[in-house]
Amino acid sequence: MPITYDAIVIGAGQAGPALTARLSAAGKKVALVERKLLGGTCVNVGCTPTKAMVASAHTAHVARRAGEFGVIAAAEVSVNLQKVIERKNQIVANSRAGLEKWMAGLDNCTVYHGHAGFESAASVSVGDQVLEAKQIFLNVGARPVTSIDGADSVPYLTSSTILDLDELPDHLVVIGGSYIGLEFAQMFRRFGSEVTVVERSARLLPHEDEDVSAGIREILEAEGIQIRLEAKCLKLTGSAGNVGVGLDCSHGALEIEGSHILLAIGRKPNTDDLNLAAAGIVVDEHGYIVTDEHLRTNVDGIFAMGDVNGRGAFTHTSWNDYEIVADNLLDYGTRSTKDRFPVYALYIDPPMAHIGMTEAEVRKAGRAALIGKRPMTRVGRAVEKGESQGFMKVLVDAETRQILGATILGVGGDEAIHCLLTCMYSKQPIDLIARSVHIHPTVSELIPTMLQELKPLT
Ligand SMILES: Cc1cc2nc3c(=O)[nH]c(=O)nc-3n(C[C@H](O)[C@H](O)[C@H](O)COP(=O)(O)OP(=O)(O)OC[C@H]3O[C@@H](n4cnc5c(N)ncnc54)[C@H](O)[C@@H]3O)c2cc1C
Ligand SMILES: NC(=O)c1ccc[n+]([C@@H]2O[C@H](COP(=O)([O-])OP(=O)(O)OC[C@H]3O[C@@H](n4cnc5c(N)ncnc54)[C@H](O)[C@@H]3O)[C@@H](O)[C@H]2O)c1
Repeated sequence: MPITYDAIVIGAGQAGPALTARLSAAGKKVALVERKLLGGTCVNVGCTPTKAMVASAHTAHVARRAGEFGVIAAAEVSVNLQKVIERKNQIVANSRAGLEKWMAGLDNCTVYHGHAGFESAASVSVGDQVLEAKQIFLNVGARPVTSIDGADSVPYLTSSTILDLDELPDHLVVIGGSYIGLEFAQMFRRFGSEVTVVERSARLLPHEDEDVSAGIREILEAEGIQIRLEAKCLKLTGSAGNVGVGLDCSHGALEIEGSHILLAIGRKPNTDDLNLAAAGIVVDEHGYIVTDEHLRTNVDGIFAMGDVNGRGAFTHTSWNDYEIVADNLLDYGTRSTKDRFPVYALYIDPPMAHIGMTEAEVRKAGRAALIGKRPMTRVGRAVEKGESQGFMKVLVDAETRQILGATILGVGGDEAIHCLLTCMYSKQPIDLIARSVHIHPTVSELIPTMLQELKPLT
């Protein structure tokens, strides 16, 4: 006999638990189904563990530079990877425990631990139980892509398995020069590994502006990271402890040898094992569930939130998806994905934060625009901290004087960019920031100065 609920939430990532709590508070009987760990990617194998380990890597880097600041460090700096991982595990465990306690305390909510698959548009099976509901919310996330020549016989790491290494790689070969690859590349270089990044595009982070890619390359190469671009026809070779990567299509092509390989070549949605056909849910050519701007799928009563709908691959976009669904269903509001624009940060050190359009996108759109750019060497706070790599850049609509996009590659950029972000959301002209007094000495205080020196984008 099926067990009947008002709502079933599949996947306990960023959106699922929060929506479960809202539904429960609204008096609904809810089932939350999770096949692995509450908290999903971000809490267990994504943002939280990586940013905890980035903090360890930053500490090692600062300790190595101690002499530059007049501080005498007694011995050569080295990293105890096991301690780094223990610290990371503790932070992750605390975060997950908080979530588990929250879900366990909800009224009318049952948490099922198991894999859910559709039986029909109104029912799912979990093990040998069948649950039915008029509303079903999918928050099943994504997983690493591992399809590359040789991956069936050569050992490799993913963004999940690298988090639990018990010894430092002698030479880590990172395949993919984007968000995941670059954060791990710098982290392991700072832990003490030799690191090579292999990217098939002509530059790192191919979706960012060319000056951003170049700035990031400079930062990474200055720390001794080797970078190989335009690496086509990759093939993994070798065996555990002695792995290689063939780099181009011609016979006898160059190889890179290393002790470990990290595959960071993208992620794919967890939709292939949901039996979506039984519910008639439509996916696109990459397997992402197709939704409208209110996150409704083509099937009445079924919604998809987070990475699985292909409308963002970030914790904040998944959380915003939850807010949109809750607003429309429970508060009778009108929030939609149309209200948001791209915002994200890459957590190398210094970080790169971006909002809105890139310079290349503004140029392509043919908009009359103004541009402002300032190197971090002309940001007093960055110089005083001894962290003056990078730059800040803003694109402004020439007519409305509203911000079209901005990037800060530099110390504190992930925080400082939020004043530009708020100005964009409030659709205010940049004069609002340009004329407001900022606190000295901060990275943010140079944003008004940059805005006062805009030039036409030619
Ligand atoms: C290494 C790494 C670092 C990252 N760093 C950042 C960062 O700094 N900032 C940022 O914004 N984003 C970051 N991200 C991305 C971020 O983690 C995700 O965008 C975020 O977790 C949103 O995920 P989600 O809510 O869509 O689902 P997820 O968190 O992926 O959760 C989906 C859950 O569904 C479960 N599930 C799947 N299928 C089923 C099924 N059939 N039945 C039951 N359960 C199922 C899974 O087990 C999982 O727990 C990072 C990702 C990675 C991999
Ligand atoms: N700081 C953050 O917010 C953060 C951090 C990590 C991950 N994430 C999320 O995770 C998602 C996935 O990240 P990702 O870096 O794995 O994927 P990605 O899709 O951003 O980048 C994959 C990279 O691998 C390259 N590539 C693909 N196939 C290749 C091949 N065969 N050989 C060589 N290079 C190849 C691509 O050109 C690309 O540069 C991101 O889109 C992001 O949303 C976010």
